[in-house]
Amino acid sequence: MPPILSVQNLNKSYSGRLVLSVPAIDFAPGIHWLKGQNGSGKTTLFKIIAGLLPYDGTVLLDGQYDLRRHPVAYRLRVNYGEAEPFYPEFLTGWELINWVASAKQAPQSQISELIGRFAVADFLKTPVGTYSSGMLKKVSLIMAFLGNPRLILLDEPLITLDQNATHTVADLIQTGRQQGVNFLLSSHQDFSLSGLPVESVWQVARQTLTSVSQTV
Ligand SMILES: Nc1ncnc2c1ncn2[C@@H]1O[C@H](COP(=O)(O)OP(=O)(O)OP(=O)(O)O)[C@@H](O)[C@H]1O
Repeated sequence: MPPILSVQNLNKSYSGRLVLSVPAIDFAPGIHWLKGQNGSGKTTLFKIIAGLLPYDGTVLLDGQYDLRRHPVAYRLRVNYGEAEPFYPEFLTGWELINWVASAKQAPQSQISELIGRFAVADFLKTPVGTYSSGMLKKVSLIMAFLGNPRLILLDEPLITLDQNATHTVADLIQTGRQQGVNFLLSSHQDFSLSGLPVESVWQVARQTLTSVSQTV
């Protein structure tokens, strides 16, 4: 099966210090779990794949959308949920969600469904500066599922979430996978215990990414 994402000759430095070097990696369709110690480079890798950080190398989606050469088509198909989301405090959750929905060409019905699934309607009209970390995380996860993505990157998707929201995330990942969406997940928690059909596990360490196992 052709890879959903190919990363080649990827190098990333901050202020001249190399933090990531990935010669060539193909992610098969499916759910992939990235592990790694604090500071190993998981978030940096996610931000590069999400199109949020400059990098050297090639990032190719579905064998045809090159992040550098097709920036709009690529970004329409790749969504990202940050580990610790941070937004301008004066915006409301409602404004944020609608802005991302418009960029991702998401229908109103999808917005309503996700707002219902995460039970956030009561606070969406207030500025995000008043939100708790779990409330912020729910809004960020709603935005990560909007549109019709081929690949969703979720950095620590379960931190700060209550039990209902944790189940909602697992369910959305499972349903998304059944509909052909692919996932890269980073978590310090053990995803193999979550019941999600994890295709492969990867380790981010010593400035690179290596496969730990195929099909856990
Ligand atoms: N904006 C930045 N400027 C300079 N160095 C950075 C920057 N962002 C990250 N780094 C460094 O890059 C390395 C990788 O950081 P990154 O945030 O990608 O790690 P991580 O695996 O996501 O860590 P954690 O599990 O703690 O979230 C660390 O050494 C970090 O100090």
